[in-house]
Amino acid sequence: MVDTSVKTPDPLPEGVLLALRRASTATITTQLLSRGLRNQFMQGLRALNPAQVNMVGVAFTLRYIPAREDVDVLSVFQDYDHPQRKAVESVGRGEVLVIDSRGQQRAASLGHILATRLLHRGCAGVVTDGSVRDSDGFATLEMPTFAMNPSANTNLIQHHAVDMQVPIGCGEVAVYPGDVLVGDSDGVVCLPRHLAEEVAEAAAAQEHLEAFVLSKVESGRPLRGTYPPDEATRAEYEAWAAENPLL
Ligand SMILES: O=C([O-])CC(=O)C(=O)O
Ligand SMILES: [Mg+2]
Repeated sequence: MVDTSVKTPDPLPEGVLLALRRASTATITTQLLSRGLRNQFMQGLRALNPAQVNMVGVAFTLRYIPAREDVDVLSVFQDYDHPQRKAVESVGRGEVLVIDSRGQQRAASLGHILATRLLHRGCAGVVTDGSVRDSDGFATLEMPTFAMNPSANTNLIQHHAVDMQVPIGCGEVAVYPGDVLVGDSDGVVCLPRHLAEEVAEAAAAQEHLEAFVLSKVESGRPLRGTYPPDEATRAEYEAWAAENPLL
């Protein structure tokens, strides 16, 4: 059985990080499907800064439940240990803050000031299946952020930050602290931590092969025999790969 208990994860080895930075979410979802996992791509999220879409990092989770008017009042923000603020000041270098907003978009999961603090903490990105406010700030923020639609409302209007570093759902995907989040212009995929190394390696190999296949399709070859490659095309690829090794 897969161990999903929550422990402080080790940092990702540099080689795994490098391979995942080069891998597309499309390739990773295919590699996950070949291992039986078909629900790892988060639904309905988009990158808020088109110049900052490539993201790789380790999940730091924050869980929201529905707000209640007598509990979630503005004065709670006077407490620097409010769970939303505490989470922001706990995220470590190379981690991605993943927020379970239950797919609800009527209030922002966070705003530009908190995101700027995360950037300064070395956070690798922010992912929420909800909204953000201060959209202009996110459009130029130098940290990948993935969310649904904007909402000017502060989180208290719909969300109550309740816990961090617990398993959550985000975009209909289970996220365990320590899982690996990869983002690009298609969106965000959650890679179970125990598969990160082997998927990174397999994704790099798939992309190397696909670069060759694409060059053949660009030169006018039909799909039959080329995509997927038959034995002859594979042999051609092997010869090409000997000259153009995967680095
Ligand atoms: O979402 C919030 O209430 C916080 C906020 O506006 C910000 O971080 O700029
Ligand atoms: Mg703000």
